[in-house]
Amino acid sequence: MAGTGKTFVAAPFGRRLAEKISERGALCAGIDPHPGLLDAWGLPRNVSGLEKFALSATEVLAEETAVIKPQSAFFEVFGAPGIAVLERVISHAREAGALVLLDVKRGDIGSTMDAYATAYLDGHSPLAADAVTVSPYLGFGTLVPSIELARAQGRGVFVLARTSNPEAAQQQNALLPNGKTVAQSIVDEVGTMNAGAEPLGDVGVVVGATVTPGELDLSGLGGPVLAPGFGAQGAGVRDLRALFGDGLAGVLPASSRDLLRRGPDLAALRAGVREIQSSIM
Ligand SMILES: O=C(O)c1cc(=O)[nH]c(=O)n1[C@@H]1O[C@H](COP(=O)(O)O)[C@@H](O)[C@H]1O
Repeated sequence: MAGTGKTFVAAPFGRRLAEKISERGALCAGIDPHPGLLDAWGLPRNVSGLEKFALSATEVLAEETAVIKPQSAFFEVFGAPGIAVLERVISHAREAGALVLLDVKRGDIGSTMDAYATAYLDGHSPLAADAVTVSPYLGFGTLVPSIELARAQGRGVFVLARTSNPEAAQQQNALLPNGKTVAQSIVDEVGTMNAGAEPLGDVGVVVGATVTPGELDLSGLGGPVLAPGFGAQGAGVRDLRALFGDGLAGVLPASSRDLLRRGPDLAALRAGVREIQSSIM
């Protein structure tokens, strides 16, 4: 049961992530069992199709990449049996040596956030991942207890700052009274949480690969950046370099559909992930 018994304390998430990136490269492989991808893989749009798709993709991608990012919604669609598949994806990926970043984008009042943190970041939960995505729009302070729980267990969180979708700019680039954009203020709050952490802090931000270069100053972040939008949403390697610089240190370009469309042949999927991985080196 979640929240009981002894807690295993792993090395800090930021350190584990930095080591995994240097071993396997920076690509984050999204596991998004879209209905269209189930069709393309010749699988039924039901829980057995989900299971075959998600576990086969995990088998290959969790051996090749530093980070696997299952998108919870595509599993939730199938109710409890879908969540059971998600639990298996998480445990298989971790056994294969990948870190699991569960994409759930949670954000709520503090007391409810505690329950989300227990569900996704407490080692006793069957859904515990190495890190989760969280939303700061109920106030950055609501996330602090989850960050503390994550850290106490060697886990991390990625806070949405400037997302990849075209609708995001209106809210996220809005100016605050202090002259910063909302997105920049999130980056700066995260930077404060990471102060002094080496080589990488445990708190990351989400900044879409589709974002216009120069919008954000990431120099004080001290933590990782999840960069979705690479591939299917139109951003390429050049965009990544223009946005994050040549070294791309701590940046995890994330691809789901563009990667997964290379299946169902698992050898082709493996070749595809290696090709993308080498393109971002
Ligand atoms: O947090 C995320 O992962 C995320 C943030 C963001 O700004 N944009 C974004 O696309 N995502 C997720 O990243 C994945 C992108 O999928 P593809 O466009 O197929 O590569 C989806 O699971 C999205 O929910």
